[in-house]
Amino acid sequence: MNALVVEDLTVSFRIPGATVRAVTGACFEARPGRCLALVGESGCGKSVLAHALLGLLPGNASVSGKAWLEQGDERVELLGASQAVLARRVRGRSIGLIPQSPATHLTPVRTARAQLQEALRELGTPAAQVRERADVLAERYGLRPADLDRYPHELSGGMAQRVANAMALAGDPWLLLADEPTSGLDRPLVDRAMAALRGLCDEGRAVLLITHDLRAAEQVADDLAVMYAGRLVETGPAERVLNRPRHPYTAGLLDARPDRAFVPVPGMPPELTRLPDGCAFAPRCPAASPACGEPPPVADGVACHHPLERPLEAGRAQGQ
Ligand SMILES: Nc1ncnc2c1ncn2[C@@H]1O[C@H](COP(=O)(O)OP(=O)(O)OP(=O)(O)O)[C@@H](O)[C@H]1O
Ligand code: NI
Repeated sequence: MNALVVEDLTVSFRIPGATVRAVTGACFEARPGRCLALVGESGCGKSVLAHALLGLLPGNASVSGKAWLEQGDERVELLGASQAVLARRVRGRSIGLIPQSPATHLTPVRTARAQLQEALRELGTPAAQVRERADVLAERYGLRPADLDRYPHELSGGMAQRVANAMALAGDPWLLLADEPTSGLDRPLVDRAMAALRGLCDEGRAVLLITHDLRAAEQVADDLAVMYAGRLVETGPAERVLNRPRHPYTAGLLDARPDRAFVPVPGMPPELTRLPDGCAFAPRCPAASPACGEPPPVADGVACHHPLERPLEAGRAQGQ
């Protein structure tokens, strides 16, 4: 069976006078038929993680770790792969990327059709079939073929999203990275986009959904990975993580939800240029102790010196 297995993915950027530690030691897996939601606040490293897998980081980035793409008998290590291999075998073919803010990602001076058809030609679609294939993809992803003849500024947010979906899926990738596919959409469109993503999973694709919208994640995710200051602080089955969070940051994120306590986590995330050696959440953590000055141990997907045991049951008992 196909799989993406990521081990200890670490990314930093050199900037004048400092190093931005955008991703630290990320470990996770993506498998066909499952949706993994990567959640975390703005700037915590979600998009950088996705771009690292596809070799899309700028020249000031250093990447370490391993990311094994396993498909049939083939095994490609993405972080060490050449741009030629990534372009020929990975991007668009094995892994599709729905980029953050698709409207700005599309070239403004060319129609959606011109851009989708170019993607199809790059994937090796015979010239005589390109136009028809673009129309089929448009209809499949909820657009009329005539919509493709619009320029990006003539597309609504929802339509630009569908064009981005069609482009990401043109090469029939088994793994889809969807980076904030719901930003700027109102609730009904979010619900539709999540239902569409779930459909792609149920067809047997693997989906990595990047979002800060916990409600959207809850709608589709089988598994959840919570990121804080570049580190995956908690990963596990979505149902368990959402109902019985074990990392104090996850518990704080859930309490911040409007449909729950609506109490934000006090304080601010740290600068990624000045991360402590120990737990980066400690200064904001109600459970912090002197032990948190050391790097957090990881057990059962939770990176914490003092994981919560059964916080929800305790909360419910108090409320009764
Ligand atoms: N080329 C770069 N050079 C230096 N720092 C960068 C570069 N690209 C990204 N960063 C930094 O890496 C960190 C992580 O950025 P990233 O875009 O992954 O955040 P994110 O979690 O996707 O946030 P958002 O939800 O706002 O999209 C940020 O602090 C960002 O400023
Ligand atoms: Ni992002």
